[in-house]
Amino acid sequence: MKNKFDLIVIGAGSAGTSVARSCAAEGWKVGIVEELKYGGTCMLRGCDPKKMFLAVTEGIDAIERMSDKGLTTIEPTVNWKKMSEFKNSFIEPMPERVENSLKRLGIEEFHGKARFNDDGSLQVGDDVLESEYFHIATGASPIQLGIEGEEHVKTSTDFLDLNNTPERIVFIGGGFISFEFAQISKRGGADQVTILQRGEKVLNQFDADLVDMQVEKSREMGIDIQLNSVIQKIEKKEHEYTITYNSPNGLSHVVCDLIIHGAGRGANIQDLNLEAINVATTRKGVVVNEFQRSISNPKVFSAGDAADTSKPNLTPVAGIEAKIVAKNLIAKEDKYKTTYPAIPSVVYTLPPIAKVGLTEKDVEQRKDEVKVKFKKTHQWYSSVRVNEKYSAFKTIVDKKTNKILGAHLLGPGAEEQVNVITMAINQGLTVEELKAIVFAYPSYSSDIKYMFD
Ligand SMILES: Cc1cc2nc3c(=O)[nH]c(=O)nc-3n(C[C@H](O)[C@H](O)[C@H](O)COP(=O)(O)OP(=O)(O)OC[C@H]3O[C@@H](n4cnc5c(N)ncnc54)[C@H](O)[C@@H]3O)c2cc1C
Ligand SMILES: NC(=O)c1ccc[n+]([C@@H]2O[C@H](COP(=O)([O-])OP(=O)(O)OC[C@H]3O[C@@H](n4cnc5c(N)ncnc54)[C@H](O)[C@@H]3O)[C@@H](O)[C@H]2O)c1
Repeated sequence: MKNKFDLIVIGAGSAGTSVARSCAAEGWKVGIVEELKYGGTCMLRGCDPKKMFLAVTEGIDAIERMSDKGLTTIEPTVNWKKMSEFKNSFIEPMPERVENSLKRLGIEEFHGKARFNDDGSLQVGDDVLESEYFHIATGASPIQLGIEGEEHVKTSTDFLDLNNTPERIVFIGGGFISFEFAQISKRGGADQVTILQRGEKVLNQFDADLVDMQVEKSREMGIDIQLNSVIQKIEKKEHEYTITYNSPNGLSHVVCDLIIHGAGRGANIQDLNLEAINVATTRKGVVVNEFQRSISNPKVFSAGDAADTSKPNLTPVAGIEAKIVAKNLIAKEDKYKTTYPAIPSVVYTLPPIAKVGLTEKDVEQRKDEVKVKFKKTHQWYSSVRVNEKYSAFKTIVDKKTNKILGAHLLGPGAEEQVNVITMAINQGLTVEELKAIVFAYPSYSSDIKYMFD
């Protein structure tokens, strides 16, 4: 069957659905294609389900911190199956809700894997779709590792689908996924949790001093973090796996029941046959200009994890880019440029580690022009109150303007404090102006003023 549209969106996640909605609201004939359930990674396989797991394990963390401070409990444990049911109670109704909200706007939905035909039409199962414009919002998936036995490696989605506590689990890579999920595993009752990181540093985008503290905390919890570990091969014997890796101690092995990929994600564009519509790509995705339009085919736009932009693959970034796609499509010209405000980022460990703006490394070349303040805050009231040993901040301020250039936070409340500081940065507030804001006391936000001189 042949169908003709004004716009076809490929991918029903954060970067796709909002563009479909905006154009449909303008009276466009819009189609959207999704090969999995409608809703995308963040809602169904990423941010949201992960934080439901986190909510349960926060209980374990709180009990551990407060057990000799008056909180008496019987040995707390996580019932993984129930935790999984709790998570499913949130995500299961979502695809239908997303589909209904799209249908209400008259958007036609297609279920299946999209691939361009050589004549420029889009094939989805038996449907052939033609369109004036295409928006590629296909997201990202785990990169190939090029390791012997990599077929045994499972994904973050598999982890979120587990119904039972993993007993011996190894995470490949020392980034967001590995740290968040390793802590969930450990607090969830796993006996042996290992992170194998290829380089000498983990959580590379975050402040090194705070990361060192997070590593110490994770090791104290019993997570084995192996640095400079280059995996040679993965072998399966009956129900267990042996990973052989080169480490500073020589050839080493770890035996486990489950291996999870946390070694980075790359754009989902390989199977789209983008050559057929002359769309230039790199390893990082569709090459777009500052209007989110393909540099080689003006009828194609892209945003989110599928687009090769300079920004990290995060949900707020997908949202910013998608908004620009919709505005330029509706304007029918390149009218709106993508500009990124300061974007906060959080690793949802306990305690969380957060960042916004420049790092100390970014300002290395202009040390005389900036004020860097680093302080451990375990003795501050907010950390004492919840008995958190691991808490600290580093702030970077421009000496001349007294405006905030960057903030790095570890500790209880970091994920919310970073939002307040992001607001200050994006509003161009000086330190004095930020300090003049009144916050409820005692609260994590009320600590912010003491992070700046
Ligand atoms: C485990 C995990 C945790 C995360 N946690 C956070 C977090 O806490 N905070 C944060 O900001 N970010 C987080 N992220 C990143 C965030 O989820 C992504 O940046 C965001 O979802 C990207 O949105 P998107 O619309 O570009 O892609 P997606 O949401 O991935 O949507 C793309 C959709 O396209 C579909 N698709 C792909 N190819 C085709 C095809 N050929 N045909 C049809 N459909 C196709 C896919 O099935 C998918 O549903 C996390 C990611 C993961 C994996
Ligand atoms: N809280 C959040 O915002 C959040 C959470 C999860 C995922 N995400 C998004 O998803 C992306 C993917 O997450 P991720 O954790 O997979 O990647 P990541 O980019 O955060 O970290 C990957 C790490 O794996 C290491 N690595 C790569 N290949 C390796 C190998 N063969 N052996 C050992 N180590 C190896 C890298 O050096 C790097 O440190 C993130 O970059 C982020 O954009 C965000």
